[in-house]
Amino acid sequence: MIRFENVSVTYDGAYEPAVQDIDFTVPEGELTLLVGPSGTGKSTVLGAVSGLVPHFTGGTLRGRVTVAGRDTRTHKPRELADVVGTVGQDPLSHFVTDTVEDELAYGMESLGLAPDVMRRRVEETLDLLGLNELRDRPIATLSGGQQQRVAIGSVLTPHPKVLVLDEPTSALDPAAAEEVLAVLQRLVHDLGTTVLMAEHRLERVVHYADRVVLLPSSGARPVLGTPPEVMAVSPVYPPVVDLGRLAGWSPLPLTIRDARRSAGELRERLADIAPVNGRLPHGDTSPRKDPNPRPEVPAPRRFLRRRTTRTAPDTSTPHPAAAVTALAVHRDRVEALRHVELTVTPGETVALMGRNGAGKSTLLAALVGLVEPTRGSVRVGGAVPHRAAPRDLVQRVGLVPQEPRDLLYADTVAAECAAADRDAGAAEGSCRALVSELLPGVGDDTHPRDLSEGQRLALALAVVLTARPPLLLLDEPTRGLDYAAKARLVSILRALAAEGHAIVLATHDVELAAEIAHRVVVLADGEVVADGPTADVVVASPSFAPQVTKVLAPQRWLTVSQVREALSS
Ligand SMILES: Nc1ncnc2c1ncn2[C@@H]1O[C@H](COP(=O)(O)OP(=O)(O)OP(=O)(O)O)[C@@H](O)[C@H]1O
Ligand SMILES: Nc1ncnc2c1ncn2[C@@H]1O[C@H](COP(=O)(O)OP(=O)(O)OP(=O)(O)O)[C@@H](O)[C@H]1O
Repeated sequence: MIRFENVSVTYDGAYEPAVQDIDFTVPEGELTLLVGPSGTGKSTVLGAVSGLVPHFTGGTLRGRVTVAGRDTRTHKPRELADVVGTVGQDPLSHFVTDTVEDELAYGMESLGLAPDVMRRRVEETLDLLGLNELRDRPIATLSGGQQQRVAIGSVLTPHPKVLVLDEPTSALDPAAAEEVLAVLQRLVHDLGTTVLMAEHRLERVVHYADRVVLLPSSGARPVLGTPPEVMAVSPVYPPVVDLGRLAGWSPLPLTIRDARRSAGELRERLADIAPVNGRLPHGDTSPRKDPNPRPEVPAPRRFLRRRTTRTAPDTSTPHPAAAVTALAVHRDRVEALRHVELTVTPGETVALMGRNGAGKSTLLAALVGLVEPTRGSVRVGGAVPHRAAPRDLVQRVGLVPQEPRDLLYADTVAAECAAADRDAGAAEGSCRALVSELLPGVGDDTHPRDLSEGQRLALALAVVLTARPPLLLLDEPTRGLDYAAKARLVSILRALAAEGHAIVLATHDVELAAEIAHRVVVLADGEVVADGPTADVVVASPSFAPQVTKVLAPQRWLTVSQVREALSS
């Protein structure tokens, strides 16, 4: 259905091709996963299928890409629209209409489908993706995950034969991601739809794939195979594979179920050194052995125990890094937050979790003064963010927004970094060094617009980290980042926390939360419904438990690095 014949793409002004020697076929009715480190050309390959590369991006495509027999170099994206549906990494830039319902209908209207067919499919898709309540909402007022669901819905309604999806679950909460992937699998199995999908969070997707195409490094020839074949050699792999490699399991497990079948012996080895209840991730000094483990509390009770399990504030400092009291925020007619209480102390890392639209970004926006409380109060280092002068506020708090583009203004990476150094009063080269530390290979002269998703996020993170604000806010800080870059980000954030910076991150990445957060706060419908040490909150939740926790339950391990450390000590 999709065929790449010896394809290379060189962007204008680039010295090297972004991808080369791409030669593979995606058969009809299969789900093929495209994986590889950040910036190795996954979006470029996807763009070549939908025709966006090179028609919209510029650059030179050599070789041949055909979709359902049509050459994408001689057919413009418009002429492929009846066959290919595309969801890009930035849905907002692709929306054409203003409201959810109109957007779902737009693709069908362009293809001239009958009104009754359009009506039926819009209703079906609203149900399928849980969008019914949002049907009349202006798209611009939706949360990031709600927008991503609309973007996916809008390409499903015309029933294309081929779906090309670039990180389609990156903004989705874990349950929504599973729902969307189940829908895609049904289309593949029942309708013979062909899906080519790039994704970094392999723990979510790898077991859905029929085949995997790995781009191991920039310009390298792709490696093709079944998921187990490719995972055995891939530089990017999910925690369950990491655990399997560590324990020497063969065949390597791809699912929790497979891993649990092999995990008996590992559980025995770990039994004597099982982490204590509520043990903090990496860097914690709490004792390893717990001679009297606390009896397991049934999940619902533990969930409600939030007020008693909270970390005690650091009373040695005059102000907490952030203090939120009885906060309510209304956005248009939506009550985005209500009765929110939150105190963050210096040196603490808090993960905000919760389903799409729960209010996480709104809470971060309130902490940085972008939205005003309707009721209640917000203090950051003693200041009231929405009333503070910008110059004063940047000394106290920095936000990496969900869309890193919103933070980047300059024409080149070098200029962006120079401005960040100047604004922060940091030594020349500080920001640039952080970019390279997070993600090697980002060119100085590249326009931020032309960076890959992960590269752009690395730049935005570096810009904010350069200022080293006492309170650091990160909204979904791992979109587009490969596992190695994520691990480097974790080290940087841990070092900042150890120096007393407070960090609040809104994330759906349960693996990241398990790795770094001292505390998890779960929001639902604008309210805090759980607040406690990471292990207590995530172990209790089937949605937020990381893979290692699920594999090694009832022991309370969170990450592969914890297990590795325990085995080597
Ligand atoms: N329009 C463009 N103009 C110039 N260079 C580009 C353009 N788009 C991408 N690139 C470069 O091509 C390389 C591959 O980018 P691409 O977005 O395909 O990577 P990716 O594997 O999808 O990355 P990520 O995992 O971060 O999304 C990167 O070095 C990027 O800077
Ligand atoms: N500008 C706005 N106008 C009206 N409603 C808004 C606006 N921005 C967000 N909302 C609504 O407020 C609620 C909370 O949105 P928010 O972006 O804080 O959620 P979130 O937890 O960050 O979601 P996600 O995980 O999808 O990013 C949602 O119902 C959203 O639709």
